[in-house]
Amino acid sequence: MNQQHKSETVYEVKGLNLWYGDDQALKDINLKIGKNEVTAIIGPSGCGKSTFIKTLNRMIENIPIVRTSGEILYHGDNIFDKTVRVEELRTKVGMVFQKPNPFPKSIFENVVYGPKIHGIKDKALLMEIAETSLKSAALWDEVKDRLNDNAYGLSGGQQQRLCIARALAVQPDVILMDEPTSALDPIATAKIEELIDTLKEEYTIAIVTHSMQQAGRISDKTAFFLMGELIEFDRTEVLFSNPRDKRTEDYITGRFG
Ligand SMILES: Nc1ncnc2c1ncn2[C@@H]1O[C@H](COP(=O)(O)OP(=O)(O)OP(=O)(O)O)[C@@H](O)[C@H]1O
Repeated sequence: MNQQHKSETVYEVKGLNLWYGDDQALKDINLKIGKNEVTAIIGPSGCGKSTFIKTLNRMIENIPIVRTSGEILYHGDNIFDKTVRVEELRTKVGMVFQKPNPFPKSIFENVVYGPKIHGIKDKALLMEIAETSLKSAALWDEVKDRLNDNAYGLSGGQQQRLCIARALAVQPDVILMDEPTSALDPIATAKIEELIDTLKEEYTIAIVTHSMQQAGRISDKTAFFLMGELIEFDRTEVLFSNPRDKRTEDYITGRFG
C-alpha cells in the first residue's frame, strides 16, 4: 500500500455538535479519519464516545430527541445532506457493538443476512460470500463444519467475530466498533485485536475503547474525549507519550476516569 493511499481522508468531521433534547453531548468536534487507519476513541464514561461513533453512520438518529449541527464529510460529501440515503451510508459504514448480537439464526444465515436483504438469492454466491466473510473475520476454520448450527451455540468471542463477518458480508468501507471486546475474556480479546490489525489493510476502523492499553496496542490515532469535547487527537504514540493537554495527561496517567 503506497503512502498516498494511506493518507486519503475517509471522514472529515467539522464543527459537529449534538444534543439529546436540551443536553449537549458533543461540542464542536473536529477531526479527520484516514483510510486504512485504526482510530481509537477514549475517555471516561459519559464523555460522548458512543454518541460520536454512532453519529458517523447516523445510527444515532434512531433516538428521536437527537439534534445535530455541523458537518461530517464522508469521502467529501456531508452525510447530513438531504440527498444522502441513510441505508446506503450504513451499508458502507458497518457497526459492531459491545455485546455480540447475532440473530437467532444459523451461522450461515447470520452472515448472509445483509446480502440477502440486498437481493442476492443465488445459493452458490451466498455460500461464497459466507466463506469469504468468515475467513476475513478469522472464524471460518472454527465453524466451517457447522454453518447450519444456531449462532447462539458459539462462544462470546466467536459470536463477536460472527458479527464482524456479518458486517463484512455487505462489503463495507468503514467498520465502527463500540467497545467490541469489553464483554470478552483476554484470549477472545486478543483474537479480536489481532483481527483488527489484519482488517485495517482493507478497511478503515474507528473503535471506542475503555482500555488505554488496547488503544495503545491497536490504533494509529487516538481521540481523547472529555465531557463532550475532543480534548486531543493525535498519533497514538504521541498522545500517550507526549500529550499536549494537561487533561489528557491526567487521564492517561490514571488521575481520573
Ligand atoms: N439516549 C440518550 N438520551 C439522552 N441522553 C443520552 C442518551 N444516550 C447518551 N446520553 C448522554 O450523552 C452523554 C454521552 O453518552 P455516551 O453514551 O455517548 O458516552 P460514552 O463516553 O460512550 O459512555 P460509556 O463509556 O459509559 O459508554 C452522557 O451524558 C449520556 O448520559
